[in-house]
Amino acid sequence: MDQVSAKQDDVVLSVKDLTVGFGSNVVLDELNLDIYRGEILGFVGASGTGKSVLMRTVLRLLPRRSGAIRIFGVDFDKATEEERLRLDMKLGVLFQHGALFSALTVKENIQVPMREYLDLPQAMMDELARLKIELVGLAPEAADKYPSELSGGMIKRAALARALALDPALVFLDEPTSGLDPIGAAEFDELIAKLRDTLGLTVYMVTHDLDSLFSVCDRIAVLGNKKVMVEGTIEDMLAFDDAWVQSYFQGKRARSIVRNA
Ligand SMILES: Nc1ncnc2c1ncn2[C@@H]1O[C@H](COP(=O)(O)OP(=O)(O)OP(=O)(O)O)[C@@H](O)[C@H]1O
Repeated sequence: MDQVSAKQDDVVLSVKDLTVGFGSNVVLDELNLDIYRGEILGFVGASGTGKSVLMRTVLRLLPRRSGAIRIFGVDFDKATEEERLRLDMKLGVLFQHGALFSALTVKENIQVPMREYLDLPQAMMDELARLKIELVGLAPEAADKYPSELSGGMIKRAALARALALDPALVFLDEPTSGLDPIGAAEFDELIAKLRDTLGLTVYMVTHDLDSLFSVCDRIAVLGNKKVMVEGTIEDMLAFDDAWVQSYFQGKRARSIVRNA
């Protein structure tokens, strides 16, 4: 196999010429993005540029005007109902603010996707939930707690456990460390990196957190002017000639992270 096709085989998510808009507000205009197997991609952009819109469009929660989306090589538009179901099961999502169901315990929250997609006996679902709780570093007692009884960091972990309920291969995280203190955020980043290493996950992380970008992301993509304006390593960002990218990656906060690295 030549190098180009080997690289193509490693593309788990491919977005081609994607246009999404609401009325006269075109949010994404012929945007292109590839995500490769096993990487942690950090997705950044100024507030309101369309990071959530892109994620929600890829997850088919929003309609697009044009463009193609392929996940694990399958074009959603051409997929059969069965293929779509199988693809859905390979995707895990952690929405901003955790978005756990408040009336359900942690264990019940984790079992929601299992009930939706699988037909398993309760004892097996309980065992699977126990394993996921352990995987994300929560104490076993967390299983029977309600979201209101958890700290912000525990909510994020519980939401991550739910995102991992079906053993996905590609996980979408929408600002996973927002609202956490720096130590909690660093621990969460470490957890994501560990899960990538041990489970072979591919991670798409929308974030404003410079620490996450510097410490765990293999590659960064910046959304601007309705497109992916630049993608690459931190070094590529530092060298990119754009006022927003410069002030974001070369600003005072970023410089202190580089200094302390
Ligand atoms: N359902 C919707 N209907 C109409 N407009 C929408 C909808 N969802 C998003 N928008 C618009 O799309 C644009 C991009 O919003 P989006 O939430 O994706 O930004 P973002 O980059 O995720 O911002 P932030 O970093 O603040 O979360 C905004 O102008 C927003 O008003």
